[in-house]
Amino acid sequence: MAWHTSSGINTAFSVGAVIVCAYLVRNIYFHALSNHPGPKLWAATRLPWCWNQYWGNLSRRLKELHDQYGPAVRVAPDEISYISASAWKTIYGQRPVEMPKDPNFSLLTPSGVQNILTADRETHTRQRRLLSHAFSEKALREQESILQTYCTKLCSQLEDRCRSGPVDLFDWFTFSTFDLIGDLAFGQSFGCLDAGAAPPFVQSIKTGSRELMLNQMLRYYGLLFLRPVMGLLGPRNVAGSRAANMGRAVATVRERVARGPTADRKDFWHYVLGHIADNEGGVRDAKTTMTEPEMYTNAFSISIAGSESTATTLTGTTFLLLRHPDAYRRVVEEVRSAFASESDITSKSLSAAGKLPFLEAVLNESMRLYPPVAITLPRRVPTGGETIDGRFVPGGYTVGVNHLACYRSEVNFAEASAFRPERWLDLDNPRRDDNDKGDKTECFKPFSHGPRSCLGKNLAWAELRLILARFLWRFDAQLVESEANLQWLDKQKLWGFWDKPPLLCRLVPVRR
Ligand code: HEM
Repeated sequence: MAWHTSSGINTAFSVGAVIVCAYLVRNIYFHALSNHPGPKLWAATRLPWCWNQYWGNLSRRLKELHDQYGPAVRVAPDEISYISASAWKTIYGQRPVEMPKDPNFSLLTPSGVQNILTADRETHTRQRRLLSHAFSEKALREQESILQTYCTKLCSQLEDRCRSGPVDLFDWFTFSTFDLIGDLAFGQSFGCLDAGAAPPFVQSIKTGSRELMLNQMLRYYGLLFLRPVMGLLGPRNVAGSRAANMGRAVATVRERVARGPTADRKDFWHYVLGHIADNEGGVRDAKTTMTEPEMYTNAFSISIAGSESTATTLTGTTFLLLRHPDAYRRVVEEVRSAFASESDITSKSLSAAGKLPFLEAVLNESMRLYPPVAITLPRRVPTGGETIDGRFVPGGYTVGVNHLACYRSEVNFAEASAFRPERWLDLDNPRRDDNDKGDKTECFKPFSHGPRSCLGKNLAWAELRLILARFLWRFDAQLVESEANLQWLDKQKLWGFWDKPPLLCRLVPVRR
């Protein structure tokens, strides 16, 4: 009897092993994507992809694979990764039939209501059209006083705190960008700068992005039902804290929406609600308006999209400048000689053409080496398939450009791993090296590309220029030379967002 049972188990194992082997061999050699280069193990199964994703190494590993296999690499049985300018256009550009976002890569909102980041094409077009009023040039000009308020608070806090020792600039840039976005998206700041600490909402963003990564892996294997026990795999109680945060966000936005357009405080909802009221005389037409639940979920997602990335860029830029004293001296000189007083530093004066070319170049070069969104934003090839980078990909497969791999590729940028802001200067600038003239700057899309690209790009640029310029004008900065600080960028893991340790700096206010 025992003999029969064990032989039955053996047979089942053997049959299982044959089926698995046949499946792996089929994936490698007889699959619709088999004509794309890449490592055989990654073509056979998504496990290597998941392994690297789980450990926060995926984008760095994809960069190595692109170095080895070229601009298009098969990185899973059903996924191709790209790094070329033409792939950016084909995958993300305006097209008759959209390449939709890969549904495996989508954070479920607790209410199930679609927001601008997750919406289908029709809902997205409607929501984006309405929200774009809040991001117009006019709106940006009118939001200047809100931007300046938080810059001033940041500088005063740093001035106070730097007297008692080094300050963690990652924390302080995070407090500033969250307070600013809280004011614009919720109608009230999070109070981080006043308290010198982040509330649970801000802290939960980090765990939220890890949850997105874990969900993505579970979805690929049809295991999303394991979500409730995800605490075993990663951060605990994420879903609960997100629901609580969403609850707080809903209450705050509901209060804000009830006030309607507010001429004295021109936050995002002033423009959206004003536009609805102007165009419909108070009558809500489902095709042109936004429901209140959509407003709640959009306030929530815009506050995430619009704060972390800006804080990451500011911290990464400061780190890179302090590690490259020549560039630091040069940008400081540019900023300090361009303005007679700190109050002359405004979004308008900073964006004047040719006013601060090196500051602009430094920000671009920092986002190239350390992209705030450094992952792949995956899309699905529509029915009928598409030719990408000269090779046909049938419908239903996943494709995308990986930001980090694209920007750090020697195929796209000369001396790609070096910090060389000069490469972004005008072609005829003598400081620009001949090597840089071959850089494929059209590959550089930190705000993505096409109809789903960043809606807050102009606001982001205004924030980056203003905060960095006022910071450089006000303080002399120096990195604390600890091992952790010096390796700040190299050791970071990437789970949706970079997992950033503190960046400790000594600041000395400039005497004038
Ligand atoms: C350095 C700063 C920023 C970077 C690098 C950045 C990057 C991006 C990227 C790559 C996307 C595309 C996401 C996707 O396809 O899933 C995106 C979308 C978006 N971003 Fe930003 N972003 C930044 C700042 C901001 C700010 C300040 C705001 C607003 C306050 C904002 C609002 C949005 C919105 C609303 C979307 C969704 C657009 C749509 O789907 O139509 N972003 N951003």
